[in-house]
Amino acid sequence: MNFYFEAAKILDKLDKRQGSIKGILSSVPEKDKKRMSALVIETLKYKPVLKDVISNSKLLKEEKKLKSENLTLVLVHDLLLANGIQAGDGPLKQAVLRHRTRLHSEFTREKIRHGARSNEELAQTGDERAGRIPRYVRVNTILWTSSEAVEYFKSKGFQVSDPLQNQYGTSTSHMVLRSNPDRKGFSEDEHIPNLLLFNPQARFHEEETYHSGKIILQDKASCFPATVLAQDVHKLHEDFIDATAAPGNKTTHLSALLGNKGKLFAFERDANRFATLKSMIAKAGCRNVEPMNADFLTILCDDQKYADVTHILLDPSCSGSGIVNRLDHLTEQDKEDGDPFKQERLEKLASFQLMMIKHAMKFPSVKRIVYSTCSIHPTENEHVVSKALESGEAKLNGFRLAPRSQVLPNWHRRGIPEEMVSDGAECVVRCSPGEDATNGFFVSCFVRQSRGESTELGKRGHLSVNYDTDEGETRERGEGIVHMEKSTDRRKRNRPKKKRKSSMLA
Ligand SMILES: C[S@@+](CC[C@H](N)C(=O)[O-])C[C@H]1O[C@@H](n2cnc3c(N)ncnc32)[C@H](O)[C@@H]1O
Repeated sequence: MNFYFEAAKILDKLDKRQGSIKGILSSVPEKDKKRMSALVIETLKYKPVLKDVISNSKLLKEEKKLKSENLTLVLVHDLLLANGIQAGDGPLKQAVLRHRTRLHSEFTREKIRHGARSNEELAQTGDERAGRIPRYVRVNTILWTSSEAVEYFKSKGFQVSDPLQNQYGTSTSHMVLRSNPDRKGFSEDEHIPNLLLFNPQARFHEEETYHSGKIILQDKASCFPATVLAQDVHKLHEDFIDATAAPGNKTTHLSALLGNKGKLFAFERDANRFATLKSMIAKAGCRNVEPMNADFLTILCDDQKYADVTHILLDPSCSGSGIVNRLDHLTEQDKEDGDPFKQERLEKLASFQLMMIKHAMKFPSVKRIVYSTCSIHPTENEHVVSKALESGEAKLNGFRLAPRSQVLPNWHRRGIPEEMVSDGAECVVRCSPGEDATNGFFVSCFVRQSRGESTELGKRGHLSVNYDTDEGETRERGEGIVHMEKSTDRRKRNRPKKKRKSSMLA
């Protein structure tokens, strides 16, 4: 019975928000971890149903010995959904078993009520959102081309068709996805080049192309930041920074967008995650990335090494509240927006995120900074961006928001206007979990303004600060990819020229 007591204690901690599921389970002794994780996660998945079953069977009312709701939940879980309660014949087990018939019939009633044929379908009723997100596969163009990838998947029996539709092309509902017998449809993404969409049930972890780094399993929204940052990719005389790089999805994407050329410094402060980053970079064949196990905030912006850094990707730690498949959606934690505990945590994250943006703005040659999160909370998104725009660093260095025309202009969902200063919401992008077939995500892009430049926002008298950059100007005027080297950047004029290694320009 001890095992069940321990499982109940973990559920108690989660109820009291004393940690995340992953965090709490990580402290379980190794020998019990697998079984304990399965019991806790499965109990959480079925919790709404199990609670109804327990309440309708009046188990807790009739058995006064069962004082803990969470203990009852894990015991009833194993009775109904596993191989029975794995414990000696103590009084608590007996208390549950006395109601075994009633519990089983209430459970069957719940299945009928939810229209579920199997237990798995019953568990998924609370998690339908995840089923509507395709399995995204980014073709790593460092190692092969998209056309080669498409031909390869065709040779593996996949057909170009809507991966979310069944063979009759009727519906994209969760039930239909699961009833689609072959799940072999795939297509190319309409917004992100070199991104393929497969059925959510498609599995690639055993695939040779996955192990060799030719494909990278990356959510569509997570491909937005590098796409926005590297839109002027032809400018090879410039260096890039990925300030918060591990595990390396966006680093490897950026590296590929740069054609595996130029220089991309990738910082990661956590040693374990840094090891993952290094192995991902190696697997993906990135030769233009210099990974560094360092805290970005400690990097001196006037270090000559970074004198040519013009672009910075900032995808810092966030609440992760947009991630549909993560375990925490199994708890109540995300649902309580008014919770002061949660708000305090968000505020802490937001001030760290703001600090990162302000630090990035201090690099003398930086012209473009993309800030992204996989959070749905305005506190970490629109509020952080608004504060960054109003900061001394933005004003001193002339940063404003890049106009919509430079930030995925064809993406429909923009920022929340009420949460943002002025009319900047149009300039940022949001993805809504469940509605956009992606995880929840936010992307913004700051650009340094040219002297005298009149921006889309500036023309209307907002967010405009007169400073130097050549970039926004050329793009806004529709001069496409032509790079105009200007001599008006004061910092560039004053600082000594750095010697470049020819290999980095190759
Ligand atoms: C959201 S994850 C980045 C995910 C990554 N961009 C990707 O797409 O694979 C944030 C990462 O930033 C790291 N990090 C947080 N603060 C940092 C800092 N000050 N300097 C460097 N890395 C930091 C965290 O350890 C974490 O690995």
